[in-house]
Amino acid sequence: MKIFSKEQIYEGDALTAKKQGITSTELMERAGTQIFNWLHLRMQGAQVPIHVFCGIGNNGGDGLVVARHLITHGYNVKTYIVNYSKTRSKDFLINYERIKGTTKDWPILLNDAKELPEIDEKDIIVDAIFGIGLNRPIVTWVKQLFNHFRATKAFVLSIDVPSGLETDAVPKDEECVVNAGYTLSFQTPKLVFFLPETAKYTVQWEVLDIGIDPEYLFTTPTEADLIGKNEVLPIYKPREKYSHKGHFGHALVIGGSYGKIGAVTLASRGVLTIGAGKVTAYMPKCGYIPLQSSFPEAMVISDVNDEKITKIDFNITPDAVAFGVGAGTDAKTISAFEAFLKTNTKPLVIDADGINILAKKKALLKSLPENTVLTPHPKELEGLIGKWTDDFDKLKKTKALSKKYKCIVVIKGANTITVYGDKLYVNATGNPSLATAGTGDVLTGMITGLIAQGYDALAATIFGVYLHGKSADLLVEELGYQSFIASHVIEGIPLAYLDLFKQPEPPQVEEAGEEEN
Ligand SMILES: NC(=O)C1=CN([C@@H]2O[C@H](COP(=O)(O)OP(=O)(O)OC[C@H]3O[C@@H](n4cnc5c(N)ncnc54)[C@H](O)[C@@H]3O)[C@@H](O)[C@H]2O)[C@@H](O)CC1
Ligand SMILES: Nc1ncnc2c1ncn2[C@@H]1O[C@H](COP(=O)(O)OP(=O)(O)O)[C@@H](O)[C@H]1O
Ligand SMILES: [K+]
Repeated sequence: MKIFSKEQIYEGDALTAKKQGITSTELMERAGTQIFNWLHLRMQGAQVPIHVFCGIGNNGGDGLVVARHLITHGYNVKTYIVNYSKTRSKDFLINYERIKGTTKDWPILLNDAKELPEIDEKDIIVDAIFGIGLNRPIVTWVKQLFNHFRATKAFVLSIDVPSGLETDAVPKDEECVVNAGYTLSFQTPKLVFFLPETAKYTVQWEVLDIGIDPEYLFTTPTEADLIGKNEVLPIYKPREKYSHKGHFGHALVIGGSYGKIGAVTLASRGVLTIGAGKVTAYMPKCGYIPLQSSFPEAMVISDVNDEKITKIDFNITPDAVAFGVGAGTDAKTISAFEAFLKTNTKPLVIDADGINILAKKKALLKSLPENTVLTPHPKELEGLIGKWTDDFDKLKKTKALSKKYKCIVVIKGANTITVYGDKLYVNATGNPSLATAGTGDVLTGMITGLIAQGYDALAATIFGVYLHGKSADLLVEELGYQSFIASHVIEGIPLAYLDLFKQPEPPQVEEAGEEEN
């Protein structure tokens, strides 16, 4: 799913009105009606008090449409105008007149913090105060209104975005943003729903289709894409009947040091379980027996040294190489990696200490083959790009790194974002069960195993990150968040693959004449 910018949303709205021969007022009616339908379906006429807070722009206009439909359907509604500015949008005014023509309970004008209405914990707040048009700090009394919302503990349904949240900046003051329980966003999710510093403003979100021109949606390139099943299905390569292991590539995993042999084991298991034909682990001698006995499917080449990698020397021709998991940053390991980079021409995935080495010796970044995949967690990323001021600055700096060295950077976390040049691929799978040691090592193996099978590096990264998260999503239902460990990610890979082709279950329809009496 594409993630459009606010400029693109305005453009799409205007183009849609023009192409479909409708007014912006009609488009607002569609948008507000969608929100109403969503609420109506869930509330089925329940008389829970609903407080609809409307701003004075088009987000407020949407709120007025929702309030009008709620009133005409007999709901228990109070409508407020949050009068933070004297300016009013045209469609707000049209809908203001319409609601006044519908009910004797005209909207209540709120002008300052003395007028904060009483709201019970069991009531519902509809937040239509600011949408994507927010472009300057909000006045103090509106911040007090938002704090009032929080204090009531009532459920908040935000329209389009939680009010006060800009689409392209991290809020300077958390209290100036509404904390939404649910956000119904028009046509596209917003990038701020996925960044660690801004995702917290809405517990859940959903996109409502308001009929924006399909051609515009299809043909407009976006800075960011949300990666779910529909996006990865076209990447998947089916297997031919007469294929053999030679068709699925040979991956080499270089890493490990005394006490960190498990990292290489996990990555190597990731390589084969994602479907590569063969895997060889290159590790210090101390890893030979543990790996051979715990994972017999792998082949092992040992370093001359017992405890660390000192010389990367192998007589195989891998199709993809992973470097770094558990490797440490000993001077000899760094020299070995440096020497390896001078001659290596194979696709490369670098993780963990491999990234720490690059951070120490930035000159090495120039020796990476084009489209090398770097998979840093936030601390490792900081070593590469320096400190960032906020999540948007982090993305800017990561894009610069990706462009400068023509590499793919995977910013790991709750919503892993793969950065390639100026493009962002936001992963939709995964959950906090993955916050446990070794899951990153498995991911490294999965991406390397996909590249070895012939997926290009970007496709392998996007697909690998998706399957990694999906594995955890499927298994967490059985294992729970706390007891999930890195080996479980590997066990869930088959389920994640099978899930790609699962059809959604048809809705249960009660057959006529089978009612119980
Ligand atoms: N454009 C369209 O045709 C559609 C727009 N829709 C709604 O329109 C919203 C955007 O509407 P608007 O562009 O009117 O903007 P908003 O309703 O988000 O903002 C209201 C107005 O307040 C002003 N403003 C911004 N920050 C302020 C601040 N801190 N203090 C005081 N005033 C401030 C802005 O200049 C803007 O005109 C979307 O989020 C969506 O909810 C929907 O109705 C769908 C169709
Ligand atoms: N809260 C979370 N939600 C979703 N995914 C997470 C979460 N926390 C961590 N992860 C994922 O788990 C993996 C952790 O990788 P990393 O920090 O490198 O671990 P390790 O070095 O121990 O292998 C990454 O893929 C990351 O995206
Ligand atoms: K809003």
